[in-house]
Amino acid sequence: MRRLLIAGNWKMNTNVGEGEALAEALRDVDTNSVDVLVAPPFTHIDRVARALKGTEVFLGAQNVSEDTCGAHTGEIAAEMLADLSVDYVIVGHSECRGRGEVDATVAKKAARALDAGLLPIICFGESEEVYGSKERVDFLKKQVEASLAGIKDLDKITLAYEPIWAIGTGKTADAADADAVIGQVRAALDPAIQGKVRILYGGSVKSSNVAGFVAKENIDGVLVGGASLKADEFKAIAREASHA
Ligand SMILES: O=C[C@H](O)COP(=O)(O)O
Repeated sequence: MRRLLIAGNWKMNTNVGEGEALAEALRDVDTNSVDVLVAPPFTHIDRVARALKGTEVFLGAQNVSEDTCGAHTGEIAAEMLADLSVDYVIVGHSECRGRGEVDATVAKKAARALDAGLLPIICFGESEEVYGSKERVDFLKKQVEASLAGIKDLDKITLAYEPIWAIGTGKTADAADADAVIGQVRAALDPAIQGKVRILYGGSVKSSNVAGFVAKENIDGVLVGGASLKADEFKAIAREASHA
């Protein structure tokens, strides 16, 4: 049985003080039966780590360089994140892919993260146009396959299915449909890791709909954007998930 992961992606929101206050307010989030993760902006990571010290809440970053330390202006290396006690790193988010990140870069970033001892969360998902087409499942399988190319420790990967049209729109995927498509993606993974890899759902998740997703056989948690910025709502998501 895969343990649920409830991940909050703060995206480019909050100033440092607000992020620290949000982390403080999450100290009593229920981590008994689910894993909980917050991914603040890079600039907040150290302060958020201090605010969460002594809790079981995992710390994440929202991106990482495909390179190791060196002359790469503006980039953040996986080793730097590990030095800040970061546990997970999100890669291949559609908001990064939308700025030109391709599958091969996503795979390199995930490999760098693993080399530094971080656990990558690799996002995949389709546009509304692809969603409505016959190519949907093939598109998703190919995207995942290419985003995992060359990665050795596949059992340490988490995947996150985020239909682009459901992100920040209030339009969630149908839970049964998300479960079915995630099941098909799972079935296409290396049989040695199929049963181990966690696959999350992301896209307009809130406390009132999370249970419907995590109750499904193939959905091992959620990647939450907007609703992770309100401590009470994020704690309610973790609570609802743990009772689902
Ligand atoms: O990383 C999180 C996802 O993009 C979902 O964002 P959202 O919950 O605001 O729709």
